[in-house]
Amino acid sequence: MKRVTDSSAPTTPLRRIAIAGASGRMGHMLVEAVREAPDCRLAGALDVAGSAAIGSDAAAFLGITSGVPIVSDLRAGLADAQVLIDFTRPEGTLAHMAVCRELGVQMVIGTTGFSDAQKAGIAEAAKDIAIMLAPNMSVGVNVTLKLLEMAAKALATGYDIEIIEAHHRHKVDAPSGTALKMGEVIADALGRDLKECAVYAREGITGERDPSTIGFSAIRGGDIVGDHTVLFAGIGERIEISHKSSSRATYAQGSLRAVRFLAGQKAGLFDMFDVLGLR
Ligand SMILES: NC(=O)C1=CN([C@@H]2O[C@H](COP(=O)(O)OP(=O)(O)OC[C@H]3O[C@@H](n4cnc5c(N)ncnc54)[C@H](OP(=O)(O)O)[C@@H]3O)[C@@H](O)[C@H]2O)C=CC1
Ligand SMILES: O=C(O)C1=N[C@H](C(=O)O)C[C@H](O)C1
Repeated sequence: MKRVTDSSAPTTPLRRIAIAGASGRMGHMLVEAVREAPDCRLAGALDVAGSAAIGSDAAAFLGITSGVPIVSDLRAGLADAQVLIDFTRPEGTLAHMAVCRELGVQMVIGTTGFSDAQKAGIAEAAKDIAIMLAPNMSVGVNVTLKLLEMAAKALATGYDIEIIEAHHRHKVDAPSGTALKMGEVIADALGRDLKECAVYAREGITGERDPSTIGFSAIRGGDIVGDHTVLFAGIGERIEISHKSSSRATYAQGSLRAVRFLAGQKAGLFDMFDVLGLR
């Protein structure tokens, strides 16, 4: 299979990276991407206690030996790492973050589904360590967010806004973190509060559509990597802005760009707009 690599990757300095959720879908993509990047070294691999992967080599799924075992002891897994890339679950990420904060290990967080209180906890930890948090690491999605900002301002009246996302059958959170971020970007551009205008479900006699709302629809099925469409529906026309991921490699490459960006940071909370210079 052809690999997606970032040709802008510098050859120095070497970044020592630990991966949380190392046996998960994103964990596998990240182990492979780190091993293929000349400026990165796999320095640790974590998974949840009780996982069948504990004790096995992090690259065993590739049919090779990396010399890095998957462990559940956070201190052991982080001992040699400068940065942890974490695509797990909110409760796991927060437990990892407490130890990263203690050890001065930076974090790239791709996990989605955080509550507002959990996000506030991440912002607090970022006073001590550098953290990059984004619900989607792909360049294309982040450019799409910029396009949405512009479209929302230009289509502020007369267009009903609906966000439709589709993901694989294993996804546990809905709407996706990306769909929620799209909603936030659009609501901000329109001077609305997403908490007040989001509609997450419709059933029965719903009444006519309130034009101030932003609707969300989530589809789950098969192996869909991640599709997002924002529909601006007016009278006599519809505009659709879509992004479709066909491989998780794009998220892994975005994560490595974030790792390189963090190399120059002492502390602070960043997102992919900072990494990609889109702010
Ligand atoms: N920001 C982005 O660009 C992207 C974000 N994501 C997000 O990343 C997350 C992971 O996605 P994906 O890789 O598909 O999921 P998987 O379920 O395939 O992988 C999750 C991994 O985390 C482990 N894990 C589960 N619970 C915990 C816990 N409490 N503590 C520590 N580790 C835990 C799992 O172990 P076990 O299998 O043993 O339970 C598994 O190894 C999701 O939140 C998803 O939305 C996904 C793709 C892109
Ligand atoms: O769980 C996934 O797979 C994905 N999750 C992220 C999200 O919730 O937005 C990013 C991407 O869509 C894939």
